[in-house]
Amino acid sequence: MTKMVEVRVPNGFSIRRIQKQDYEGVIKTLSILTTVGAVTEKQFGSIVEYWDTQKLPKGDVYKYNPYVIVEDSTGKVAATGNVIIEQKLIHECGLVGHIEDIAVGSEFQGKKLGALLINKLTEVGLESGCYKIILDCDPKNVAFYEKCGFHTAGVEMQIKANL
Ligand SMILES: CC(=O)SCCNC(=O)CCNC(=O)[C@H](O)C(C)(C)COP(=O)(O)OP(=O)(O)OC[C@H]1O[C@@H](n2cnc3c(N)ncnc32)[C@H](O)[C@@H]1OP(=O)(O)O
Repeated sequence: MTKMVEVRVPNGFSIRRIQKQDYEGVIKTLSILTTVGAVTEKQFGSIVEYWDTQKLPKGDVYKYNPYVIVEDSTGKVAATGNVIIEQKLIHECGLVGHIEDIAVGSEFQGKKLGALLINKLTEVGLESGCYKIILDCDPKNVAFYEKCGFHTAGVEMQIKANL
């Protein structure tokens, strides 16, 4: 049974899919999470277009679900994240949602926007038909995700390319 935490959009903020116009705000916000590198506005626009055209074989389901929370008065991107829906063979061609690249701008942290974003991405995944939603995170963020209704299951393992 999924225990999602109800979080309302606070007054003065909106949540929606990423658009090409979000270039600067998304890049700035993501750089809180990790190195973004030299991504041009053109590259960003092409990737947003790609995300908006990828649908799963069954039904009208987006594979990529990139979202932003925007401060209405300034148009600033306050938070960003994505839920990517994987088409599997197991579980009768089931779907799994992967929450990725979550970042809340430093000036917007502590206002429940992170929880709102996770709640929205989880809802998008479940409404798309996913039988589970998963994510990897740093141990220091476990308590945050627990407050969003997630629980620890398994261990992340990786091999990194020598780039
Ligand atoms: C799958 C991934 O992408 S993992 C990567 C996550 N991103 C990052 O680490 C980037 C830098 N950090 C951030 O962007 C933000 O600090 C986030 C996403 C971790 C949290 O976002 P915020 O908007 O600041 O958190 P929010 O205000 O929604 O907090 C909700 C609750 O979690 C708690 N919380 C938030 N962060 C943490 C934390 N690191 N540890 C413990 N509790 C936390 C809050 O105190 C709050 O608790 P309450 O409901 O009892 O008051």
